[in-house]
Amino acid sequence: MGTIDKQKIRVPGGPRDERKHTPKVDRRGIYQRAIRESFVKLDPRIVVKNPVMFVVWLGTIVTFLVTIDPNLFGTIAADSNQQRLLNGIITFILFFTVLFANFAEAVAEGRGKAQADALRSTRTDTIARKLLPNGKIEEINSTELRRGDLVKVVAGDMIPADGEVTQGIGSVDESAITGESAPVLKQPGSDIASSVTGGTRLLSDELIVRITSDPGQGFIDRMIALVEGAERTKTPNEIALTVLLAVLTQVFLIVVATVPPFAGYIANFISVAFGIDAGNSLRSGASVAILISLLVALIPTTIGGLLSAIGIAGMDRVAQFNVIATSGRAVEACGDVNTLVLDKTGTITLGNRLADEFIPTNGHSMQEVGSVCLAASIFDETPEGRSIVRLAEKLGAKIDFDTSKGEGVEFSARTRMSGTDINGEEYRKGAVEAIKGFVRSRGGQVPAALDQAYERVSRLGGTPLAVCKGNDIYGVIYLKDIVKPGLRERFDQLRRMGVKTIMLTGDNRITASVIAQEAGVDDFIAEATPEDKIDVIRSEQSQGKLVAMTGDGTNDAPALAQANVGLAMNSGTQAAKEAANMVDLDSDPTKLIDLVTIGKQLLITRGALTTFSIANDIAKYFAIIPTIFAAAGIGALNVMGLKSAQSAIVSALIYNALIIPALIPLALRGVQFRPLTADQLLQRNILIYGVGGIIAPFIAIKIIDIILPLS
Ligand SMILES: Nc1ncnc2c1ncn2[C@@H]1O[C@H](COP(=O)(O)OP(=O)(O)OP(=O)(O)O)[C@@H](O)[C@H]1O
Ligand SMILES: [K+]
Ligand SMILES: [Mg+2]
Repeated sequence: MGTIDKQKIRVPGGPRDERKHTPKVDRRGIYQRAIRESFVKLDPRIVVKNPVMFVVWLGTIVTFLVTIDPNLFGTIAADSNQQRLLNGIITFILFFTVLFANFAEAVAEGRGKAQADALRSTRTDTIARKLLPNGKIEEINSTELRRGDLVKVVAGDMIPADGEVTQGIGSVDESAITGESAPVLKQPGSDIASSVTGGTRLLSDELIVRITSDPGQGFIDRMIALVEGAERTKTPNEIALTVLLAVLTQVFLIVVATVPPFAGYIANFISVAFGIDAGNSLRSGASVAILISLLVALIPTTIGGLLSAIGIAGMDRVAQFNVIATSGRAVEACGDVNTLVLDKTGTITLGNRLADEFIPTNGHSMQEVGSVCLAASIFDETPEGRSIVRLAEKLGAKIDFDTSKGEGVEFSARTRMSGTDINGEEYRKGAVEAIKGFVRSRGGQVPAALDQAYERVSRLGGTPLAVCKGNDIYGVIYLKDIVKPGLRERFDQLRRMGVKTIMLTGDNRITASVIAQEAGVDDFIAEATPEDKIDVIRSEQSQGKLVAMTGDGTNDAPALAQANVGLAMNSGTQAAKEAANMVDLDSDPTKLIDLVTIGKQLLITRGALTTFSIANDIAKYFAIIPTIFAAAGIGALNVMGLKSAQSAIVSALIYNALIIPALIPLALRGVQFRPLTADQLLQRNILIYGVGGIIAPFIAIKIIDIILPLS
């Protein structure tokens, strides 16, 4: 199981424990780098990926041209120096709009880049001691290692590449990847403790490691690519939103293109009806630079500028929780999850199930039961098995045979039993149903007292194990397990968000229902076989649900791959880690609950800022358009009392540019999150960000208009 202390549980709603990040990142460095990156990202080949910003960028070029030659697109009536100045101001603001959007993305990428650099520094080439078939050692560069090679690693060495320990036992400092300073014991055999990662350091003893990855494809290489965002492609949701924003941009392009003829029509109407010549001011109001400004003010630049930053920040927040997501899509999928499948032992309970009591049945004495328990567990290396041995020895149990002649029967989740074969005797312990079956198959009887003991243990939420010698049941072992504190509140939160939780366990129905009740999960499946895991996921998915699950074993790999969100434990097997789309470096299965929250927050932040952005654009439309017509003499239309059409437009543009950096912190941090259902959240968001988005521009534009020295 996990090498990390399972007792380390965060309290929901309480302050988050400060997670140690692998590499320490320096804030000032991130900003300096982001400023540089903002200019690099002005490259049209990069800007073109963001249609909204590309329009602004093209607009900047055109306004720059009319700054040089205001009469480029035909003579305009106004004083050309004054026009040049105005065009110059507009060019300047538009340029900064693009720059601010680039900055938002660059800041979001910053921490990942800094982390990647720090990780790269751990990946320096080392000398590997390759074991040759003749038993000799050849010293080669770690980059020359290939999958399948055997290497010897001695204390103080860097592990040269990812692999499995085949011989030896030693402690490894994995802080380079997990940030956890406590060394981890590595030894061959067990799935979990045998995998080592290139770039970590062996602290003691010697290991023989079979290399499992080719150069450049190790865990750290993959981590670098991920945190750096090199593999970041737009998620399907982001693509859909980008298309929507592009369509909106086109709509506004048409709206703006129709302004000059429309304005001309009004001008004619006014001069005919009132005898006022409004033509000049309207035509200057509709100069190319003004039209571009109007367009930029109206298209959804706010969300266009912040969209990718929001996505990157989501991945980054996951990384801050010490979870590596293979894609932005995986993080988003967390936000859409409807069903959470959790296993009981170690996820919902603390998982260090310890033997607490032996309950004799069938008229056997405590002494006898203790001896049979001991005999049945002598080869059992599981924590449960070892705790049974400890309790039996404490009770003075002894075994009267030579253990070297015995043979262990290993526990498997399928048989749900384990034991020892010796001197023609079969000692077994396991799930009560499994032992009943075993005893019957050997022609034995099941005593009625067994069910009483079994029910008593189960009602306490413990795991009962029946023990037998051949066809004679001796009694029940009470394995005590404790529900992790604070889980009930977290499941309540999930329920309020519309997420259903299902507990899966190999344990019996009574124990399962007691723990399910205590932890507050919505549903449970008892006596589950490994196949049941994947079946539960499939059946939920067939109802159109998105499912998340955690796992660490090789037999979890298919289910991890089948789930929409599969979170593998770093302490788990390579197969599990490869099948999953997320890996938790702390190996804490309850983190899945945090991931769902982070995913939801990402989706909500994007929704909220999209609402805000579009509401802003609509408000700007109603703030600016009337002033343009008011310039034509219809003063009543200038309800906001702005100084002039030009001042109105420049004010709107300034607001439009500044709102991007102003919202960067919100985009990165995420909007305030409450556990509510999708519908409630939508209503709340429309209220706050929609109404707020309508009001904010009116106030801000009015203030800027007052400050601006434009007439
Ligand atoms: N070392 C062991 N020897 C014999 N029987 C065991 C041992 N460990 C567990 N069992 C029995 O096998 C059952 C199934 O174990 P399994 O690991 O599949 O599920 P679990 O640990 O109870 O639940 P979960 O799936 O939540 O981890 C257990 O409920 C217990 O009755
Ligand atoms: K805009
Ligand atoms: Mg288990």
